Amino acid sequence: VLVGAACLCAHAAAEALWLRPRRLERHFARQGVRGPGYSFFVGSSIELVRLMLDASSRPMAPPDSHDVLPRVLAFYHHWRKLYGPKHLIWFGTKARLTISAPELVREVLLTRAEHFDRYEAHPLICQFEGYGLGNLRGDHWARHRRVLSPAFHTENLKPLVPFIAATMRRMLDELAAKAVGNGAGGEAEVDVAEWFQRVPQEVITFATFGRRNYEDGRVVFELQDELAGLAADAHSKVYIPGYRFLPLRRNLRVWHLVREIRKGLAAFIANLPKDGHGDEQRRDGMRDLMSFMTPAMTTEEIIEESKNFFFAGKETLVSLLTWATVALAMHPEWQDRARQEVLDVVGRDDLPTKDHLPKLKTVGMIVNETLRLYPPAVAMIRTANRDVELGGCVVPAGTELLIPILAVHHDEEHWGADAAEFNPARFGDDRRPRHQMAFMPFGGGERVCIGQNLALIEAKVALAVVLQRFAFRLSPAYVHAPRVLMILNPQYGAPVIFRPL
Ligand code: HEM
Repeated sequence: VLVGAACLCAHAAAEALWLRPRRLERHFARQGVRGPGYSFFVGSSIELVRLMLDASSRPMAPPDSHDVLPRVLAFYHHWRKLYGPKHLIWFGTKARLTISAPELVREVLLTRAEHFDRYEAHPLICQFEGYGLGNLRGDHWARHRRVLSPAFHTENLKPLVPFIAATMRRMLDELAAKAVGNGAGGEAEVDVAEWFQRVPQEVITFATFGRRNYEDGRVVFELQDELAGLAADAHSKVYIPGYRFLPLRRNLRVWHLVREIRKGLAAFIANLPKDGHGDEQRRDGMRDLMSFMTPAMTTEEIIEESKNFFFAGKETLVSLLTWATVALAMHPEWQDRARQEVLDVVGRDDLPTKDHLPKLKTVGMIVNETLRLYPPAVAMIRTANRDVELGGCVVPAGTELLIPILAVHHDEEHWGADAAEFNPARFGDDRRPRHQMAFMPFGGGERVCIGQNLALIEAKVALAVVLQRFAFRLSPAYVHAPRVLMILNPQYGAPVIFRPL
């Protein structure tokens, strides 16, 4: 019996670690799809990590270039040159097919989306992100999406505009005081990648829990902030199965944070007023997320959704605001043009209102161009849930598909010879990308980002208020080095010098 069991185990291991990957490799090769070869157990991960580390060891050259693909997705850039845009990569024993042709992306996300599931993230990442919308599937996902969608309609979000503007004004008052305190010349330097954290943190807390509960919510989210750092750290290291269960100092801290966040949110939800919750928002014409979730979800589900919003809506927005500020500091002509528009539409002293937003066209174009060149989410992953034909190639069930958003956004075929230039004019009124799916910073199809309206409102208001009150340029200490650590961020921070106007 023992010999029999040992033989079965050995066969299963050989099948998983060698025979199946080799079969798949041959299957794709017969269809003309190649890539870095499969190596026992590690796939192409070691070469991938080497390419990424090598790229991130050098800053951008030239230093103000927006041609960031070779640095940010170094492995994709390298293997695309060798094997073409559709190639096969091995993440351990998992086969990942890269697809970047917009018509194929369209099939995967929109027209044949039922054949492709959203990728299942690593358990530590799920624990941190929360088992909310982003990590749910099937009927469970559909029910939550139905409950939450109305909360993210532009009409429900517009009352947030004065809150965002007032948050920005407070931050800018502090910045102005710092500039004055610095004496002659009156300038202040801040790392905007840190400084902007406060905007989405305050906005999401407010949008989720409402005005009265803001302080309690913030305490919980500060704990999650620390967990984010630990999760990003784990994400950047080689995954060792079972490691997260070992009682090591780092893991103990993670467990403590997870427990505290859960406890805090549970107590907080239990203490919400049973009636009248969200009244203050309703007076402004807005309902907070809690008032949508409470009647339709269990406490456990609400906790997971709250964690998910905080993750999905914070780092992405900080990334967008950071890169937009860096781009405007690099291109003072666009900074001046956008400022002039803000002064014409909003004036010098007033704060932007919901009625101003559609008129801030240049600011909107700058936001889009930033999302094109520096998409906070640089890639999406799907898994084929059955054998499926895609672009003349049979993709076996279980194969993962990597959609490199950043590469599509930088492709000269869709954006012309100046694809690597910062040119917001390409998003002018009468201009569109050559293909609908050539611009997809928020994904597409039924799993398109639920928070995109909120993100665009936040970004426009925040940038408008900064432009209205400050001129800014890059600090001499700034090193242009975009890299991805879950989200696209500046490797050495983004120090910017602000001068009050
Ligand atoms: C610039 C800001 C943002 C960017 C670039 C962004 C990007 C994305 C992308 C690309 C996806 C699709 C992922 C996939 O299909 O695999 C997504 C999904 C999602 N986003 Fe965002 N996002 C942003 C802001 C926000 C905000 C502010 C929130 C909420 C507060 C949010 C909540 C979500 C959620 C819950 C999902 C999952 C939706 C689902 O699967 O039904 N995002 N986001």
